Amino acid sequence: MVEMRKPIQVAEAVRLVMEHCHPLGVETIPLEQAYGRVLAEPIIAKHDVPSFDRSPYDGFAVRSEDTIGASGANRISFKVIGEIGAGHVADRGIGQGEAYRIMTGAQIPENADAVVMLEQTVEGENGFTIRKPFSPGENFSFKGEDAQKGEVLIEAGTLVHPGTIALLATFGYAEVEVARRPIAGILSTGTELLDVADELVPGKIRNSNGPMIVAQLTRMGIPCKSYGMQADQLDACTAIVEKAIAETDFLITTGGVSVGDYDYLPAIYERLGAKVLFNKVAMRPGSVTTVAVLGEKLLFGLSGNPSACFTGFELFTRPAVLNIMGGTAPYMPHMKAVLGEDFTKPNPFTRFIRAVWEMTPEGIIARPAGFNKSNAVSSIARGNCLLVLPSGTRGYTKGMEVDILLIGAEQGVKEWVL
Ligand SMILES: Nc1nc2c(c(=O)[nH]1)N[C@H]1C(S)=C(S)[C@@H](COP(=O)(O)OP(=O)(O)OC[C@H]3O[C@@H](n4cnc5c(N)ncnc54)[C@H](O)[C@@H]3O)O[C@H]1N2
Ligand code: MOO
Ligand SMILES: [Mg+2]
Repeated sequence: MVEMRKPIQVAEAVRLVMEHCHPLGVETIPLEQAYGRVLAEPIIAKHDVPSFDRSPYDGFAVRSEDTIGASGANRISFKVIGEIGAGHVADRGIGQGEAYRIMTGAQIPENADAVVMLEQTVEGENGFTIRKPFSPGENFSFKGEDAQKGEVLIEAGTLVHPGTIALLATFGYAEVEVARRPIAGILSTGTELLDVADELVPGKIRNSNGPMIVAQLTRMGIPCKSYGMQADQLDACTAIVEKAIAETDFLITTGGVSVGDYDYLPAIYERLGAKVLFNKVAMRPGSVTTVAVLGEKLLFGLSGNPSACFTGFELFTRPAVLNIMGGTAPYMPHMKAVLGEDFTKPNPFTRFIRAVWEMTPEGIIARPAGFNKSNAVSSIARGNCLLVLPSGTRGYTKGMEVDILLIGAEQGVKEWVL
């Protein structure tokens, strides 16, 4: 009997996957390894930044009150009593009519409350002259102007990027508490699959999904264990899936999830006692995307068709993995774009079209990246976004406003909006 699958909406599928994510706890790692990880603790300013008043320019530290009345016709002169390079501090404070030569980043000496830029001075006897008054705090970098001690600067659950690393380094975090990162298992199923280095032979294709998924995980900094390729044989496939689940935190398989005679993933889930969350999503490509859970582990049964496989990963696997890692902004960022081509045929399923967005004088335009069936591989290579065409009874025409999901963005968003 032909199995009839009931499609669920994409938002519902995303919700189900996210509901079944289990964080793996916390670990402490060296700062140099923290890029791409998720903070398990907030960054709270341990001290003011900057931690002392400092000069933002190369010039002279002065008392602003000594500059009152300076003009072109009435140049005021200052006596230079010493020099302060960055990293040094003055021996003493300044008195009336005195100045320190000071460099960018150096601590302001006592009593000084303004800095005269080098370019604003003319050399004079024992020092320099100025032709304008300076107000208190002029050309001055104040202690705590960037961050104040005790301030919560970054929330726990935030992805660490190079700017976060700079902030952590500023506060002396040689080690950082981050969420543990899951290890992914990857298995490509299909009797038709050849290795990348193999010559083509009749009826066979090279495995492109396996290396693609490794790269999608690598882009997220997720370590993976590859279980290679497996021909469509139920017993052998079950054994390798079981082994992979035991050795990893979640498993991605590609292929074998539809209703073909050799699509064995549904039978494997059943044999292993995994609970299938869904096996049909109202989307194209990727309608056969199946997600199951076994214990606390997610099993992503991505479609064998390359575009469907890619899309299934971006929509479901990526946010789930970020959630497991404690990330609080796991979804692809999105924006509005003008549709660059007609899609007049209505579709009962929401379409995610591999597309290229670009900024033009007419605004952001998104155009399909080429052949866009679910078996397409060329358009995945060209696309930089997924163009979203919601299901319905009408088509879409060039010039309409549409949503696009950005691929490869380091920072995600907190809400699933589609
Ligand atoms: N009667 C029906 N047939 C199909 C349905 C359906 O609902 N009823 N769904 C179609 C849709 S939609 C898709 S998508 C595919 C999904 O198929 P599977 O996920 O079961 O994947 P396979 O059958 O194993 O392979 C599909 C396709 O992809 C190629 N493939 C597989 N693995 C790889 C790989 N690692 N690298 C590159 N290409 C791969 C494979 O050779 C097939 O051409 O089912 C439709 N059929
Ligand atoms: O799952 Mo299929 O990709 O909808 O074409
Ligand atoms: Mg199939």
